[in-house]
Amino acid sequence: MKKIISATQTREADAYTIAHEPIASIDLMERASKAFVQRFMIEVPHKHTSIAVYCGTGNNGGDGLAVARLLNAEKYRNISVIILQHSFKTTPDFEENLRRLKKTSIQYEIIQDGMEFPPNQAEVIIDAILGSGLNKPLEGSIALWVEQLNGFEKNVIAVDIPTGMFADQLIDKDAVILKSDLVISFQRPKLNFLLPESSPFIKQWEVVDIGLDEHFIQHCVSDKVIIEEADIKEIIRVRDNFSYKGTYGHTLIIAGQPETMGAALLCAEASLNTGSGLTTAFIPASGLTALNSRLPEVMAIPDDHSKIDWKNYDAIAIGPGLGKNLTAKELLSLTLQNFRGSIVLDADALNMLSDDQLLFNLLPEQSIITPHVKEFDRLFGEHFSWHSRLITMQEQARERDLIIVLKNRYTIIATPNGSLYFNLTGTPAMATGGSGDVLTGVIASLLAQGYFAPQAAIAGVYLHGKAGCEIVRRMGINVIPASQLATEINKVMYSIVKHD
Ligand SMILES: NC(=O)C1=CN([C@@H]2O[C@H](COP(=O)(O)OP(=O)(O)OC[C@H]3O[C@@H](n4cnc5c(N)ncnc54)[C@H](O)[C@@H]3O)[C@@H](O)[C@H]2O)[C@@H](O)CC1
Ligand SMILES: [K+]
Repeated sequence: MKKIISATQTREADAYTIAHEPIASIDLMERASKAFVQRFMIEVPHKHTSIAVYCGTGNNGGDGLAVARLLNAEKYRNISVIILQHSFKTTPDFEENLRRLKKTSIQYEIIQDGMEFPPNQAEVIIDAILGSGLNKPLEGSIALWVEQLNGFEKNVIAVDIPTGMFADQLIDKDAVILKSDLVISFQRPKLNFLLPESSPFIKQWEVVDIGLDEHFIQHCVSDKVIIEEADIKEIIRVRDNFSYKGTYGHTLIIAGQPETMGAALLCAEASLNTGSGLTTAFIPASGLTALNSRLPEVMAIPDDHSKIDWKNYDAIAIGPGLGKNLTAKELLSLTLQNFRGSIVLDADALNMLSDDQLLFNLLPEQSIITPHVKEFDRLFGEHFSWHSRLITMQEQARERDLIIVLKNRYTIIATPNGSLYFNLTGTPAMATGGSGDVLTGVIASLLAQGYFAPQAAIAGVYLHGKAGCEIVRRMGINVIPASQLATEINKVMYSIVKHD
């Protein structure tokens, strides 16, 4: 897991690295600028491209000056530098990089408050005006300049963070932020990159390593981490040589109505493909033919819930396509009262919980709920920002002893110990009906196999997203029909577990 750290902690990590590596501050800036340039050259390979580097007068601006010089050394021949002097404060590393720039052939101009902001013909703009030092929303001349730059509609590549965007504080609704096509960020993604509020301002972001002290960063106090593939390798076990179906548990899927049988099929198919020893689907009788023909491996209990022997199952997934009628409500209520194993609740099961607090209070400890944002707000009340959702997730996961999986481009998992896990796998191609039903089946199957609930949620979300990425990479498709996911997750699991 990689810790997500705040802007303040990043400054501390900078200072620690400078003191303990040790490395001079100016050399660390040079290293950061080199890392930026390496990635930039992949993005903008043509050396005759016209590039305008807009610099502030702090260390982000210092990076910009160093980047201009380094690109010049790489034979980019069409570089101009514009220094936006919104304040007369400069940092020593900015000053040193200005001295170094003056020794090159690069032209630069200084724009001060009240001066006209000249249009720019450059094809690419490098945004090095403000970085993680932002301490208040943009206003006055700097806000005007940024608005004018946004009006140019150029290809913008930001150094570390777009000018005007806080790294980890709430992005105000009318914040002025320089829109970027790519952000090349240092060492760690900023928290806001992972929340939808940053989306109007960032098309793509990438992180480059600038050699900050990783040991220091990993020891920072932070309740937010990024899931890595290595973590999943640690979680997922190889299937044992002498195992049989009984080794891997029995999942019961309670899902589907006659008109939403697809949800039940997708969920059951995911359970089957991610290793549950047995999978049974409780479905309407009208869905039997579909189930038997599409998933012959899956058993069924049609219609009659008195035939469910609750002690037969290790995990239950309930909700996909279930509806909210009286029968559905009775099924949910029976499950919560009778079942003693692990439960994943999704879709209509969540909507029923939102309508009935008493039912919600029946959720057993370590249950997993997998809401998307609307379901989340129905469950826990309307929220006006993702930062406030993060706080609610932490509180509710703690108080109710639940695992909350808030689905989004970067799905967030809250566990009862107060941690928030951010998952970076996945693709917008998965934002389509049925994708969530698959995730529910994956998590239930992992629970049935005996994985602890937080591990099942973390691994399930990662594998599900990774499968989507693999499909897009291999097939180059824009949208992934959810029915393609289950077998891909199966392959991803195989590639991730250690095979001797
Ligand atoms: N040694 C280091 O600390 C390193 C820093 N690096 C760069 O340094 C950046 C951070 O630099 P700084 O801390 O100097 O800060 P910035 O360059 O982001 O900002 C400069 C100054 O602008 C002022 N400011 C903040 N908000 C403002 C606003 N709304 N309107 C007008 N002025 C405002 C503040 O006084 C701030 O210190 C990082 O984003 C990164 O690009 C990298 O070079 C890596 C090493
Ligand atoms: K910037």
